[in-house]
Amino acid sequence: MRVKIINNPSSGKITVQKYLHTVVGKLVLDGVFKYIDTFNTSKKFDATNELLNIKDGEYDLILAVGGDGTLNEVVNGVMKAKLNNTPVALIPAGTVNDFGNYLSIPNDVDGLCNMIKNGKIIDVDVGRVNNNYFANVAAAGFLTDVPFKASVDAKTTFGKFAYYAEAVKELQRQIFNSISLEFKYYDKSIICDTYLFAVLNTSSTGGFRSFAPHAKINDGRFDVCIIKKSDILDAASIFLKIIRGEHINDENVIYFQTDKLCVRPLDSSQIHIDIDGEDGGILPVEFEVIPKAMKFLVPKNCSIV
Ligand SMILES: Nc1ncnc2c1ncn2[C@@H]1O[C@H](COP(=O)(O)OP(=O)(O)OP(=O)(O)O)[C@@H](O)[C@H]1O
Repeated sequence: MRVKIINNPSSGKITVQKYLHTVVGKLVLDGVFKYIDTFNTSKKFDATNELLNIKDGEYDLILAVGGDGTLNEVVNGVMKAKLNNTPVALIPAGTVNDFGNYLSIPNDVDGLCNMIKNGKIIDVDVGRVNNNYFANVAAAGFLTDVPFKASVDAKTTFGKFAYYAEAVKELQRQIFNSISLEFKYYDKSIICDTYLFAVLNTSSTGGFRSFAPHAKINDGRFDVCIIKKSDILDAASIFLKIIRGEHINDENVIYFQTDKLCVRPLDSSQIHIDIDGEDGGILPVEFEVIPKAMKFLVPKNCSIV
């Protein structure tokens, strides 16, 4: 197997960086990896730009080592360089790893080696947002900017606690903030004051594994979850229900599936959108699902697909 490794040495878990060479070494000794080309990222967009230099079929596997942000850059590289037939595998080394959690990707040496040797390749949907792509989620509103506000150094040193610290800092500033938005898809239009909304390709975001309990990565649809403005007690109860995936039946939550969506603010507010944990610019945005756009390597026993 010819493998291109894209490694973000700054991503959340330094421990994964320490055992990366063990995983690769085992796969070389077992004769699985015959040719390895490693690229260590040093800044934003490095992973995407590196993939723009390769051709579909030049490698048998692209191995991304990092968090959701690194995977996002790899997905953008795959889509922009049209590497749609080259499977991608992920070693989840980030702070939260929503995508890896959703697909039950292991994070131990034996589990990862086994996945790379005996795993199955599945076709997965990719989300397009304006001219960029995402693997997992795009979101805006209450606390959705925490992942990209926490510094890389804080995440590397404190892991998830860097997010908690940032969330506590932001909570006071954002607590009563809502945004007036229009959501349009096909002939439908929803106008509402919104605490937050998320457009998901998988069920998991922000460490909440059932945020979009009906989402499937290969169903050709996004799951859209809008949390409407409500009084503070109702809002608190919704955030508690999110932990169990029970929020979608709440009267202040709108949940639907679609393959296309436009979201625009109803006033001149500059609303940032978070895409796979990174800053994705400001609204308005157009979303579209690209069904089964790329190939992904998952463990043989992955029950999601
Ligand atoms: N060498 C580097 N030093 C600093 N930042 C980097 C480096 N290489 C890549 N980056 C940037 O680091 C950011 C965060 O990476 P990533 O999302 O993989 O880790 P994480 O934020 O810890 O994980 P998660 O998103 O799962 O919480 C990305 O925006 C990426 O572009």
